[in-house]
Amino acid sequence: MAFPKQARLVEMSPRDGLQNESGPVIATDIKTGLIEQLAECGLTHIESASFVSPKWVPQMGDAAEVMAGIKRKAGVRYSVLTPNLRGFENALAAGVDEVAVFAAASESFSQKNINCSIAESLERFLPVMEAAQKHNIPVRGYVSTVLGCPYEGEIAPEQVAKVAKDLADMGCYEISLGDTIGTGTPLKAKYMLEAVAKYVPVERLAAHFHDTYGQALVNLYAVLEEGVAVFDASVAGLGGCPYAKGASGNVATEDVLYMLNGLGISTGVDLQKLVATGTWISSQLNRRNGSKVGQALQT
Ligand SMILES: CC(C)(COP(=O)([O-])OP(=O)([O-])OC[C@H]1O[C@@H](n2cnc3c(N)ncnc32)[C@H](O)[C@@H]1OP(=O)([O-])[O-])[C@@H](O)C(=O)NCCC(=O)NCCSC(=O)C[C@@](C)(O)CC(=O)[O-]
Repeated sequence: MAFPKQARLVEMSPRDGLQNESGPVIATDIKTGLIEQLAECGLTHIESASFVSPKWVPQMGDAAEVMAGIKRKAGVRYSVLTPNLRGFENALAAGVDEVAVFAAASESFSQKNINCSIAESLERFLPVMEAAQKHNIPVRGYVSTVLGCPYEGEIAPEQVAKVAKDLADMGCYEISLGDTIGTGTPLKAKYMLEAVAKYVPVERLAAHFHDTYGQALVNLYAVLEEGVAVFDASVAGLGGCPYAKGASGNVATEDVLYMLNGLGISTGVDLQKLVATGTWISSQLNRRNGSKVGQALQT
């Protein structure tokens, strides 16, 4: 199988990475410092914050201040999560480059995460899509629980494909497939991907794998073999999901980059700078660095 020559990394740490941090709300300048360092590493897509209810996710309550505080780098897309029109309007006012709507393949997870059914969530996204189109803001779509749900267990690949297709049909330019609790294994990942790719071209799919069971990198390799070339990852493996008990962070960006470098797939991201960023944020948060590569190359 011929691998792609290039892949795109979508950096999750400022949003998915920090949203679940326990303890006091992280200072805004640490968040903006992280985003600025990530941009200096060569990352061009940085999910920077969430315009969700601060009652639901207190760590993201300063999204507007974060967006206002970043010294923006040309060529970098700073995106945010928006669960509804109100979130979109706040994001637009903050000058974001891109937004993301997020649905789930599991009814129970949808209820726990955004307090509505899958069908209601899709309806709620329609006005977001309309407003985004009017303002020329690209919209990314997430499907959570694609390889397992903390409440329902196994999720049928056809169910994932259905939600992914709905999001693509409503205008999301890319669908990111989330193994929210990291229970997937490579063959499951491959079959899920094949089911989705029947409806959404693989060029429009991204892998968003969490590393709770240490499977994220090998699952990522399995979908890379299927033609996926966009990978969500979080420096130092930061993160988790507030509505998925026990979920650990996204696969570490350093680990993904090391693997892609080894495969001769270019990303434009500087590994040493990324390792330094992972070391810095881990020390700011007083947290163990969750990247194996980050630990090995730390100076
Ligand atoms: C969707 C809602 C708002 C529904 O929440 P709700 O309680 O059903 O809706 P509501 O309309 O009744 O609003 C509740 C309160 O939030 C306010 N509100 C309402 N909307 C907004 C907004 N946009 N910004 C700020 N405030 C907002 C609203 O005004 C109200 O305030 P109150 O009247 O009680 O003072 C809520 O459930 C929510 O915010 N959920 C967010 C959950 C979340 O962020 N989860 C983590 C991200 S998803 C994820 O991590 C998975 C992913 C993407 O990474 C992929 C993967 O790994 O699987």
